[in-house]
Amino acid sequence: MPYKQRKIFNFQRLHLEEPDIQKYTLIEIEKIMHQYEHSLTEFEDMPQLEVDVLKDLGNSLLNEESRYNVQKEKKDHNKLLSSLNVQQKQVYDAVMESVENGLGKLFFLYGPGGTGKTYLYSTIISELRSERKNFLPVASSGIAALLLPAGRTAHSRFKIPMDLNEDSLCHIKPGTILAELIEKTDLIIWDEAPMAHRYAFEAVDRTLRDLMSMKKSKAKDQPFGGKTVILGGDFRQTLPVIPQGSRADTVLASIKQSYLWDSCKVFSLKKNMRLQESQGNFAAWLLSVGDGTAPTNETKDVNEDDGQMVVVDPKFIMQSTGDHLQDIFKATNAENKLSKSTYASVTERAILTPRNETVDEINTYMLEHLPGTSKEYLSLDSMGKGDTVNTAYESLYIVEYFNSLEFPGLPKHQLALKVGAPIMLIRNINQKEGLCNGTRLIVTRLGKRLIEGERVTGTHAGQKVILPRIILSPPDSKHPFTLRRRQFPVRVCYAMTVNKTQGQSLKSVLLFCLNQFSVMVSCMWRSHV
Ligand SMILES: Nc1ncnc2c1ncn2[C@@H]1O[C@H](COP(=O)(O)OP(=O)(O)OP(=O)(O)O)[C@@H](O)[C@H]1O
Repeated sequence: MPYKQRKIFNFQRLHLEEPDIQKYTLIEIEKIMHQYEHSLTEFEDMPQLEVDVLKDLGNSLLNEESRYNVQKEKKDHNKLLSSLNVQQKQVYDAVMESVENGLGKLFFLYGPGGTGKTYLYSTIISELRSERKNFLPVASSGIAALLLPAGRTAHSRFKIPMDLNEDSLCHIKPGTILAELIEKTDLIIWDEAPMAHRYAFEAVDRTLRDLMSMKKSKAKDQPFGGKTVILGGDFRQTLPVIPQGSRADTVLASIKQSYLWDSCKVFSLKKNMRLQESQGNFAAWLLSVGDGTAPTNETKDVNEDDGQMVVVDPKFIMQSTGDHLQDIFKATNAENKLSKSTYASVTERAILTPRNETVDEINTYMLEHLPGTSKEYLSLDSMGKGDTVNTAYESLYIVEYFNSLEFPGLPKHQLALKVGAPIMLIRNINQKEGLCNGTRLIVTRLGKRLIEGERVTGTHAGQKVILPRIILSPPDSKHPFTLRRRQFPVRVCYAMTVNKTQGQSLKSVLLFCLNQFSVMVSCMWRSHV
């Protein structure tokens, strides 16, 4: 620390006393914590910085949100605005009217993939930036947040609790930097809204009403405390995941079932701006599947709850020979493409399947056929220290039992990797650096304690990152203890579940449905899945 300060002050004979060193060190820790939207003040046992110093540092968080070139933003905005289609312009006008007059309206922007939602958000954001207005762009998933300028996940931005119920509040204390940032915000954009549980929106709504009503009492009766909010997405895409939930549970968890929905002004974008004319028929058919209007087979055996069998154009179907792994291998031309996972082969293609077990089966097969030696990493599993059951139960469970446990979103005990294999992060590690749940990489080096990968998705594509093992626990466990697994937060991603691809742009998709249809559907279409 003394060395760093001497360099900063350019004064070699600078002498720092013990309390100064401690203060500078705390400032550095606070700066690092700001990057992850945390603060030393959250840890009562830690020495604290003086209030004035904290305030100055806090302002840097606000400044960070407004560090852009106003002239450039204005120029970009004018260009984008002039190219908006009629439907996009309608939404733009309504949102800007609400922002400029402080009307605090709540909008829902309903549009299938490719209809220009992100384009519209960018137009609005460039206008707000050029006017030095504040906005908070968030998305329900990390990967969708990466597509928004300065986007964050809604959970991290609003500190939404993981364990939500109908009375939940976000962990935002009045007077903190985050509370101040929210107070100054003119617009909140929440993309991929249909993916989030309605309790998440309601928790943010209640928290914002509380925060804003401290200065303006009428905010208590306004949705989101009187902030203009755009929720966007497509209800045909992934809905909130309710573990072991029924179809009714999923529907009940949707934002449409929230008291907030009554205050929503819904806009629809219909024109697909991504597709070329030739792909229009396929897009129209896909939308009709989502709408439930696609032609179906009348099958007597089908259970009412399972819906109907949609007729798929034979040109998209490949009949399975029975050996589905080999069929997939051949269909993806893996023999030629596996030898070296290139940007294109990883970023533009994916094998999608509904179940995690099938994903593992396909990934293992593909990895076995990738030239090179496989390296196996075993996790270190233990029981959480804070468990009330602790020592008495510890002797009941053998470590092999912990190793055998598998949870969604948790890496496996046995993780086999090869250089050249595509992997996907399964935890949000550093949103600002584009390292979030769903970021894809190609393994470039396999060390003893670290692995190195090259990012292939997002704005940081091409950059290498070194990943350590981290301790992970399943968010919700049915066991009387919390499993702590120390493992690399990654999984191989030749194949992935349909849910995992939400928000990813893919050019070529092979959809594998085992048992349900015994066929594979392959399609070539650039879209968000
Ligand atoms: N008005 C427009 N003029 C020109 N290009 C546009 C316009 N609107 C959208 N686009 C282009 O169309 C493509 C799809 O737009 P965008 O990504 O905004 O759609 P989206 O609705 O966000 O899709 P998804 O839900 O799949 O993310 C992009 O390449 C975008 O640049």
